[in-house]
Amino acid sequence: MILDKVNSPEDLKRLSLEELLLLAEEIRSEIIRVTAQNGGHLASSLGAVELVLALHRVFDSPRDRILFDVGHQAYAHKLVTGRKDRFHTLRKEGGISGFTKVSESPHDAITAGHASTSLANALGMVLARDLMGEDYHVVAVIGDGALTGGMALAALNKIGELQKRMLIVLNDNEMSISENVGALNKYFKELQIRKWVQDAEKLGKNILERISPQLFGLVDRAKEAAKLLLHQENPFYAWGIRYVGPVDGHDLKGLVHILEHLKALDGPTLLHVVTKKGKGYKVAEADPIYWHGPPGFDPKKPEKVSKGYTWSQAFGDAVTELAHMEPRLFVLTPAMREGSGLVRYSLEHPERYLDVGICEDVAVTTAAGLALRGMKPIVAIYSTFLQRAYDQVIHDVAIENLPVVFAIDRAGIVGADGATHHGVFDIAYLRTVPNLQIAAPKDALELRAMLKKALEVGGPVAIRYPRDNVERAPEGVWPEIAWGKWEVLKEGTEAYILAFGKTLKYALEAAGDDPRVGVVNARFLKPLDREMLRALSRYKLLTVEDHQRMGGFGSAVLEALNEMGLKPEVQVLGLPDRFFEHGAIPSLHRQAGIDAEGIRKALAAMGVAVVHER
Ligand SMILES: CC(=O)c1sc(CCOP(=O)(O)OP(=O)(O)O)c(C)[n+]1Cc1cnc(C)nc1N
Ligand SMILES: [Mg+2]
Repeated sequence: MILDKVNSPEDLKRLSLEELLLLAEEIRSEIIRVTAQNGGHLASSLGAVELVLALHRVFDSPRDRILFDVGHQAYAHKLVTGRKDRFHTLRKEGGISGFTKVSESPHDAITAGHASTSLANALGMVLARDLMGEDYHVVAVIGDGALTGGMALAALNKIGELQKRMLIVLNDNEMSISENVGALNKYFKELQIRKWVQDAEKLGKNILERISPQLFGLVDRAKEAAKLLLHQENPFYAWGIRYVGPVDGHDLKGLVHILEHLKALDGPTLLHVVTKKGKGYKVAEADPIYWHGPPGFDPKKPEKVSKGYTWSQAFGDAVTELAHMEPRLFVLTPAMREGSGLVRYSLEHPERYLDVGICEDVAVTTAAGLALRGMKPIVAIYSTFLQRAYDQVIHDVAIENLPVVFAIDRAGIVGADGATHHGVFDIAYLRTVPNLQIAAPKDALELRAMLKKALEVGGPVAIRYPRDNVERAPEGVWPEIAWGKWEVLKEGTEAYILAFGKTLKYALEAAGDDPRVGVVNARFLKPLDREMLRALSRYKLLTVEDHQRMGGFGSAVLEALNEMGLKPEVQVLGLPDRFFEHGAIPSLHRQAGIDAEGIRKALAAMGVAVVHER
């Protein structure tokens, strides 16, 4: 195999073009083989194979810095930068990350996972390079989806002004996870089909260049005019960024040729490459949405596998039904239609659905605008991605106590996506926000009850639920819920476990049938059920949550006890003050000590050693 001879990008420079083309196919097979075993971002990485090889052929990583936005399309990059022997550990505990990661390789220019960070990162790098008098290239590869992020567009604005030498490669496959959205996306599509724009531009430039040099000023002005005429709406020119393209992102020879030329240019250049998401694997080309991030599959007979009924689907079913009952309900997603369980809702209520693109800040503040004008918006958003819209939650929603519901999916440890994606900070960053109420349902029925009530209580409400399967709740059933009240699931004589959200099942498992240990579904964090807390304060208390220990549910309980002047023995179980890498959720929970075993250990340390039949 040619891949056997490739241990660094240097080795790519010694290959013939034919060998490079063969290598591309070997890399595709390896990506398919390992993703079939481990799961992962198959379609994105298959679509970027030629682009990655061309970049590493032309540039000199790690001296030159090649950044991959989101970093999920970089499997070929990992394979040619010395990690092919570890590639089979992709996304596994202790294995290599599914995204680029600075601590994993000198070839990984940024640690990524969240979209739209590459351009600002690249800007920082070129500023440092020039200030230190160093000389290397900085190349940022950004997808059309990631380019819908405000960070990326704002960075372009600054890059165009500063005119620093850098290359931006727009990897345009017209897809985010779902179909991409936005005016830029529409424009790129037109650019690709409006061949005449390219021909006219070529013709226009030839004619202009033949005008005699004496008329140099005129030529220059004419060129500017031609540019405006031919590209008047090309935003990159408006941003002061040289635009080249669109070119075929799978034509390895052509890409190498163009990159060699662009390498010599000064100032910022954007190369627009058109790729096919899932390229080279029929099922992934045909359905890049499912094959964006499949769980494992049989590479010989690739079929979609059902992940079972999830919290996301329970949410999607609930809001779809609610929207039939509440005409003012409006659901927004920042580019996560499938992930947030909104496919059915988007089909049944297209007029009250909006995918804003990868811009969580826009999603939240658009919801604020909807609420200000009488609608009842629900922002469906992953915990980790809500981090992108923290100021918007405070400034645009909470201060005016607007009725916006945040349906926070993937709350807690999420598994193979790792540290950039675990949703373990939202309680801490939300509970200090005045007016904002926070709840966590124990099952799909309680989720339905909370969603319905949240639309009635007024003000902003955050409802968080985990990446997990859940038992389906019957359609049409909307149980009542005592808002702000906890629920005793098991009485105890010595200690009570106060569990918030997903950890409730661990608490019930840990308590078993030991009469000394009670279990409370502490489903409301704000408002906290102080009445029940006061009543339980005569027992030993153990709080447990799938969230950072610092600032989480346990902290809220301690603060409330302190304010009430109560001093029971309390243990707080949560994630320790460090990042958790990728791995299986149960294993990471065990490491964090928040699973049934960890709870039993904590109870034993409090003198309540639960007898547990193995
Ligand atoms: C991995 C992950 O979490 C991805 S990959 C992806 C689509 C990126 O589209 P792009 O066109 O940039 O790349 P492509 O897959 O090659 O088409 C999204 C929305 N997400 C979720 C997401 C949401 N919001 C933010 C801030 N970051 C991420 N990563
Ligand atoms: Mg894309």
